[in-house]
Amino acid sequence: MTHTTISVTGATPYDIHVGRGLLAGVRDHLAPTVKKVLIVHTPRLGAKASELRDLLVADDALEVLIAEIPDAEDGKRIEVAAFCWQVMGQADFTRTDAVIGFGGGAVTDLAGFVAASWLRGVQIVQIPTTVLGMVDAAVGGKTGVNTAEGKNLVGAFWAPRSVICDLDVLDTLPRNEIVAGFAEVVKAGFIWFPEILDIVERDPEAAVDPSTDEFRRCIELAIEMKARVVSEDFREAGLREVLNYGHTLGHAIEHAERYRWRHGAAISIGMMYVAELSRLAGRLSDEDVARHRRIFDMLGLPTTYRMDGWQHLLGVMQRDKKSRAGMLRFIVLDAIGKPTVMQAPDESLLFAAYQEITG
Ligand SMILES: NC(=O)c1ccc[n+]([C@@H]2O[C@H](COP(=O)([O-])OP(=O)(O)OC[C@H]3O[C@@H](n4cnc5c(N)ncnc54)[C@H](O)[C@@H]3O)[C@@H](O)[C@H]2O)c1
Ligand SMILES: O=C(O)C(=O)C[C@@H](O)[C@H](O)[C@H](O)COP(=O)(O)O
Ligand SMILES: [Zn+2]
Repeated sequence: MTHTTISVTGATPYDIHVGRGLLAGVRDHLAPTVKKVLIVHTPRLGAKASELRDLLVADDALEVLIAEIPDAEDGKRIEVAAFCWQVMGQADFTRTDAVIGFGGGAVTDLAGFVAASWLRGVQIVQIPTTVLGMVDAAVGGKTGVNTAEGKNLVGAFWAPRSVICDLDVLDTLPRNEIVAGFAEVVKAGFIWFPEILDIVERDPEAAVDPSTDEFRRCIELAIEMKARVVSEDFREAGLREVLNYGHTLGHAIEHAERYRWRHGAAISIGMMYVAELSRLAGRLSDEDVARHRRIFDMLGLPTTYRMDGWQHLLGVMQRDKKSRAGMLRFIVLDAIGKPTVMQAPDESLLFAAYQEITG
C-alpha cells in the first residue's frame, strides 16, 4: 500500500504521513537530539503503546516514559495535564526531549497542550489512532483542555513535528467511533471538497470501511483540506474559522451532555443546525439542506436534538471562541463548498433554525 505525504507549510512546516506499517519508522520522526520521550495514551491503547515503546527503546540512546491518562474527554482536563507535567518534571525532561500523543483526538489535544506548555514548548509527534484524530485533531496544532464552562476553553496553538496516520491502528476501532469521526470528514465535504459527499452518496458503507479505496480517498481529501487551511492561517485569524462549521452549537451540546457525547455526533447536529440557519437566512438552497440530512442519515449520524435546552445552549454558545464583543458568529454556507461568516444573527432566527432540528 502506498505511503502518502501531505505537507503543511508556513512558519512551522511539517508532514502528515498516511499509510500502513508506518509505526515501525517512528524513531525517524523524532529529532536525533531527543533523549527522553513521553508517550501519552489511554488504557484502551495500552497494548499498542507497549509496542510503540519497544520500537523506541530499540534505540539505546532513548529513555521512554509513559503517561497513561483517563479515556476520552475525562483525559482533556487540566488535572490530567498537571499529572503529565509531574511525570516530566520527575524525569528531568528538557527542551530537547519529545512528547508523543498516541490516541484519539482527546489524547492528541491533551498531549499537544502538555508539549506546548512544558518549558514553554517541546516537540510533539502526533500518532492519531481514530479517524477523527487522523483527519482533524492531530493536524493543525490546536491543542487544549475543556473547563467546567465550556469545550477547549484553555489551550495553545502548537504545531507538531510530524503526524503519523498508520491505518493499521484502525483495525481495533469500533464502527461507531469510525462513523462518529467521519462527521469531520463530511464537514470537509460540505465546506471544501464536495467529492467527499459524492463518494458517501454512492456507497456509504464503502466510505466508512477503512479497507476500501473510497475510505482512503475521503481521509486524504479531508487531511489535504485541513493542511491547506492551517498552512494559510495557523492562528485562526480568518480562513481557519471555516473548520468550525457546525461547532458553535456542537460544542454547546457536548457541554450540555457533560462531555459524554461523541464529538462527531454533536457536530453533526451542529452542521444540520447551521445548514438550516443558512437556509432561513436565504443563503442555502432547500436541496443543499436536504443533502446534509440525507448524508447524515446514510451514515447513521444524528440530525436532531431535544427541544428543551435552547436557553442553556444559547448561553454556552456566547463563550464560543468565534464570539466578538458579546456577538455570536457562525460559519454558514452560501453553497456547498462556499463557507462564510454570519455575524450577530437575530435571536429569533437562531431559535427558528433550532426548531427545524428538534425531533
Ligand atoms: N485539535 C483539533 O483540531 C480537534 C479537531 C477535532 C476534534 N478535536 C477533539 O477531538 C476529540 C474527539 O476525538 P475522538 O473522536 O478521536 O475521541 P477520543 O479521543 O475520545 O477517542 C474515542 C474512543 O476511541 C478509543 N480509541 C482510540 N483509538 C482506538 C483504537 N485504535 N482502537 C480502539 N479504540 C480506540 C478511545 O479510547 C476512546 O474511547 C474531542 O475532544 C474534540 O474536541 C480536536
Ligand atoms: O482545527 C480547527 O481550527 C477546528 O476548528 C477543527 C475542529 O474540528 C475542532 O473540533 C477544534 O478543536 C475546534 O476548535 P475550537 O477553537 O472551536 O475549540
Ligand atoms: Zn471538530
